[in-house]
Amino acid sequence: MSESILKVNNLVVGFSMYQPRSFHKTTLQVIHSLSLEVNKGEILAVVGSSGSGKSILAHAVLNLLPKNAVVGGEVLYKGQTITKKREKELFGREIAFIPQSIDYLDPVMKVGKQVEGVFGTSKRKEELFNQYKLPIDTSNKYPFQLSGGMARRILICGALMGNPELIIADEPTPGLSLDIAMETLQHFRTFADNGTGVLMITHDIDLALNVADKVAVFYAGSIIEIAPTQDFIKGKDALRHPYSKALIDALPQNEFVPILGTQPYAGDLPSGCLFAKRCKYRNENCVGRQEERELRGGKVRCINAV
Ligand SMILES: Nc1ncnc2c1ncn2[C@@H]1O[C@H](COP(=O)(O)OP(=O)(O)OP(=O)(O)O)[C@@H](O)[C@H]1O
Ligand code: NI
Repeated sequence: MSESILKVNNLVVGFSMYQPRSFHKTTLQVIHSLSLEVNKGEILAVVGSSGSGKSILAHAVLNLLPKNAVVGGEVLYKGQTITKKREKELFGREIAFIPQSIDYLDPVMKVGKQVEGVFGTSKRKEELFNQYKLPIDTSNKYPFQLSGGMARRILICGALMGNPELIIADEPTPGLSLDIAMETLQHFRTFADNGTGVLMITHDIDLALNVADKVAVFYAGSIIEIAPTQDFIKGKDALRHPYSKALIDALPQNEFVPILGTQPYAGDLPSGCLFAKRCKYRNENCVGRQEERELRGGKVRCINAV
């Protein structure tokens, strides 16, 4: 039995907001009873369309949600909830975060200092700069003096400064050249091979399949399938949910078939299957709520999946 490093149980996230032209507040629910697990030594890739809730998941785990967020469910790191006190000990040391936005860099602090942080050393920083092909004098620059790709590499170096046991990477590769993107993912693989757990959010399914052990597919705030990477490599017949199959068909090297229609808005979700409107296999079974169930070594939320 592999050892769990991160466990998310029935996570629910909503945002309390005023309705337009009204004094009434309502809650817009953007994550719906979401459960997943990252084990020691394992990379879980999270894929899914824009606005499906991937970053919200990362922010919920790291306690970074804004004040108007209403959160339910449970997040366990090594079997325990992360209290405010533990948060200080863990974040930036055992738990590393690579944010999606380069705006996380402090605009008025030289980047070398930001990479080293409180716990780092200049020796380790030089090692990482070397590996990520950043000239050493980058240290003395401010974020506005960097290209987007360099800023992204700075975020990666900062996160990998310590010896993290859990890495949460939210879209770590945009703006990077293909070799540096690949090297970054290989670097995550090396960490994982040494026991680190990695939650890697990405748009780039192709790249992710090179290193991930499992893939979770998000759709409109729910996980609709979790499957071993091998199933994604084998192709759509090995997958369980019609949306995952459609994602595979949409890859350039496959049939490049676009998925017609759009993901439903969080404030106007259908009561049954969230994907039904766009699904070519929909039938009368799809009107009811789709519970998550185990199927062929993975999990799926589709009553028709076999
Ligand atoms: N502070 C907020 N208040 C209200 N709604 C929010 C807030 N932050 C995010 N959302 C909504 O939550 C949903 C999920 O957003 P999230 O950023 O997690 O998407 P994502 O899957 O990371 O998308 P992308 O691939 O574009 O990064 C979106 O519909 C977004 O509009
Ligand atoms: Ni995001």
